[in-house]
Amino acid sequence: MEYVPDDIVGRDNEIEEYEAALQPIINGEYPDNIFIYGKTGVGKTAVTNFLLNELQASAEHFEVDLSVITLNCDGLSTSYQAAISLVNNLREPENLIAETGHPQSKVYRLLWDELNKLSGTVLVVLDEIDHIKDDTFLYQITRADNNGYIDNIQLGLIGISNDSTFREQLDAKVQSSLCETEISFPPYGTEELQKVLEQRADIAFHPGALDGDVIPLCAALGRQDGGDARRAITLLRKAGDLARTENAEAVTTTHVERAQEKLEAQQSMDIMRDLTEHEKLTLYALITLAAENETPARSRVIYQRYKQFCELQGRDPRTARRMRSFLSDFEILNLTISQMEHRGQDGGTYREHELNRDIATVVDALQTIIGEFGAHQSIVEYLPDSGEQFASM
Ligand SMILES: Nc1ncnc2c1ncn2[C@@H]1O[C@H](COP(=O)(O)OP(=O)(O)OP(=O)(O)O)[C@@H](O)[C@H]1O
Repeated sequence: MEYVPDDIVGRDNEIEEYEAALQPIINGEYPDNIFIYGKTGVGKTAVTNFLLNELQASAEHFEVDLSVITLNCDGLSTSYQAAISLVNNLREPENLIAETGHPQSKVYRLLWDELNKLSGTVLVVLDEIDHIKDDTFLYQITRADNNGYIDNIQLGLIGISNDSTFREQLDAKVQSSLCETEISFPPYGTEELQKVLEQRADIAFHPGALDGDVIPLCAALGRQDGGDARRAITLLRKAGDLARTENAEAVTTTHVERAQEKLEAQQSMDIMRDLTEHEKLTLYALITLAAENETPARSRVIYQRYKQFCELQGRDPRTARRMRSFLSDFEILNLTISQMEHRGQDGGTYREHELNRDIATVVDALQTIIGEFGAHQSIVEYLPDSGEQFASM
């Protein structure tokens, strides 16, 4: 559970739009459905929670009958699971239904029964809504009133997503009803990140514990990394952790720089572990060349090595062209650096690639594929425990 700030800084426009969209509830009118979207860490959930608290306080003040039900859809990949989860969210803990084994029609009947037990305005908040991979649930719930399944309540939906393609993939009818009001949350700028960090620092650090340049640097790096407040907060916290382990008097920009390096290393580790098998094999081919001091290497050379690895294991290699596209993706992901070289007289060009991470880190991330395909002699020294548990190629 993430900390919910009492006060939201740097999101004034979004808050204004959001408040306007929620206003009908306080007027006793039928709520609009609201769709909130923006990249990760831009305050969608924090602002929503903050405004829902405000809304509940206003509802109490103006004696408006309002229930808010929040469902995080992480882990709910089907409509069936989402519907059951919502039913259970509405039921008492001793009355929950099993997560499997019901006919679909029964699940929706139970859902309408539960919703009809409520009165006034019911707001269902679906965070990470894009995790639900089919439309049925959203179709059913956005049509429930028109179809006469609910009669006692005014039902409003808030969907929150960080997947920019989610909305386009929805059935046209679902899209138009879910997205009656859309509010986009852009990435944070440096100034806004600075405000978020200052607010966090007031809570997490003693006065004077941060050198003056620390927050501006975290904000600038956070901006470069996509304007994600979560990441900027993590960077500040990690810099603090480093300073603390060293018993340093204050957190300095050097701590921030080192924390940033660690975060980047962790991030590229996660990226490498998530690559597909043939992407991993391409990277594996490149590290063996790097270990032999043969990099920067031409795509052609990397392809030869990659093909050799595939053939040794009786796998069909991807085409050279496909493998080159892996290499360009690696560059975008910052795992490699590539450069265009010019061939002497004929004026042709070719690309050369080299690693942008140290060999040991990549070997560590690729351990599974190395275990499966065998250890090439060039990288044996980089394997843990001198590679005893790895078969050689
Ligand atoms: N404007 C803000 N003021 C204070 N804290 C903020 C602000 N925006 C974000 N944060 C903090 O940054 C972190 C990430 O924010 P939040 O969870 O709202 O992002 P999100 O857009 O919902 O991201 P995701 O799509 O990954 O769920 C949280 O710890 C939140 O408290």
